[in-house]
Amino acid sequence: MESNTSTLVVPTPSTEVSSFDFKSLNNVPKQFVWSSKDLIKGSSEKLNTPLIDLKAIKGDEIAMANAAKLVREACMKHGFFEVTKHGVDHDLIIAAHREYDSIFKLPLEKKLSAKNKHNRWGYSSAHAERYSSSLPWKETFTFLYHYIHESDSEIVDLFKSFLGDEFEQAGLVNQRYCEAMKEVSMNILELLGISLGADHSYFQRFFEDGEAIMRCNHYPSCKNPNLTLGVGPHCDPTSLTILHQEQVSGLEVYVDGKWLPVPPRHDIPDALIINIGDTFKALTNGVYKSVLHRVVVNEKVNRKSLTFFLNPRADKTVIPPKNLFENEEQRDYLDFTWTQLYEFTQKRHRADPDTLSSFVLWLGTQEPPPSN
Ligand SMILES: C=C1C[C@]23C[C@H]1CC[C@H]2[C@]1(C)CCC[C@@](C)(C(=O)O)[C@H]1[C@@H]3C(=O)O
Ligand SMILES: O=C(O)CCC(=O)C(=O)O
Ligand SMILES: [Fe+2]
Repeated sequence: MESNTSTLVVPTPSTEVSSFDFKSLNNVPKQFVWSSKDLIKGSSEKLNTPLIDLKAIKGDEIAMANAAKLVREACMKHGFFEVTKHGVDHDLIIAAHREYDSIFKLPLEKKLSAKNKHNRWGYSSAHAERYSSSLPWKETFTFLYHYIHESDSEIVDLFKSFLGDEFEQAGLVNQRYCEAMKEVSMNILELLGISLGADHSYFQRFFEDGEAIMRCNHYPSCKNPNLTLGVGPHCDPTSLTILHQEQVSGLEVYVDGKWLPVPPRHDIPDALIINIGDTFKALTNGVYKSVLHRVVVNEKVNRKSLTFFLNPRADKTVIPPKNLFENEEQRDYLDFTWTQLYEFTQKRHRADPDTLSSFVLWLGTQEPPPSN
């Protein structure tokens, strides 16, 4: 997949390099150099994100209402807030990072073999199998987690098939981590429903049969960090992102013309960062923002983040709760499904600042599906 045009993209030409061994790189190859516009220096001012204590608001109507007010304010401005006392065990978070440390330490050849034939799940080195310029300075491990799943060993089986039986424990830890993320997401969806004046359970019901893209991002330290980015400027096309970052800065959000860091909370290392994505923006009929963010890298230390990208069931139509629009004329977006938007980002348009607007334009040119 190459540039962001609405023409069907062709796979990266075989002459291009399709992987990089970061620990052997003593400079920044040209494929990783981003435009000066994308590399504008971040501000020393930090993003002001409300921190919500999910345990304190559970079952307490007044505390829930106050938290909903803080969340509404943040989501109407930049779409980012943080949660603590979320119920995800500290040892599970530590174990997840430890398992990924062992995966990313593997020889590159072994890591590259850990992917399925569609190139979508498993390991990726800088997405070099998909793009040949503006490559992100990161390697990733990604898989799909179904909220409703027949087998409890789905994730374990994936890790064993991709990496071998010795990674059964990594699969178990990730299975438990995704189950914990699902619980957290249900509590956050209730809070978001209340913050939007919708039925408390609207979003919980909308996502109860959803799916999540679980990804660990590993951003190696970089000899010349001012030339490249761990992740380029983008809005998440997904619905809700639940992110745990190590105690290393890197995430920045674009607000009021400035790149504002969202640094790790050294006093609350288990804090989870929540951000609204494009699909949830459409689910709120544009009331909440899906905001541009990026990741900068540094010369000294590696950084990892665990990102859990929640999506509705792939074929479910994205429709806001009734209280957010009075008639069809007040709808900001055409009906669409997550499958349509996801495929758009994978086959036609590399997720960037303009994904949703480009998608809506493209959708308008497509034949409506036959009404069954
Ligand atoms: C649906 C998705 C596509 C990406 C992973 C999830 C949500 C975030 C998207 C992404 C991280 C946005 C920046 C560009 C991207 C290509 C990346 O750097 O990984 C995007 C992901 C992807 O297409 O794999
Ligand atoms: O690693 C981070 O802090 C953010 C990553 C991100 O924005 C993404 O993967 O979409
Ligand atoms: Fe993101």
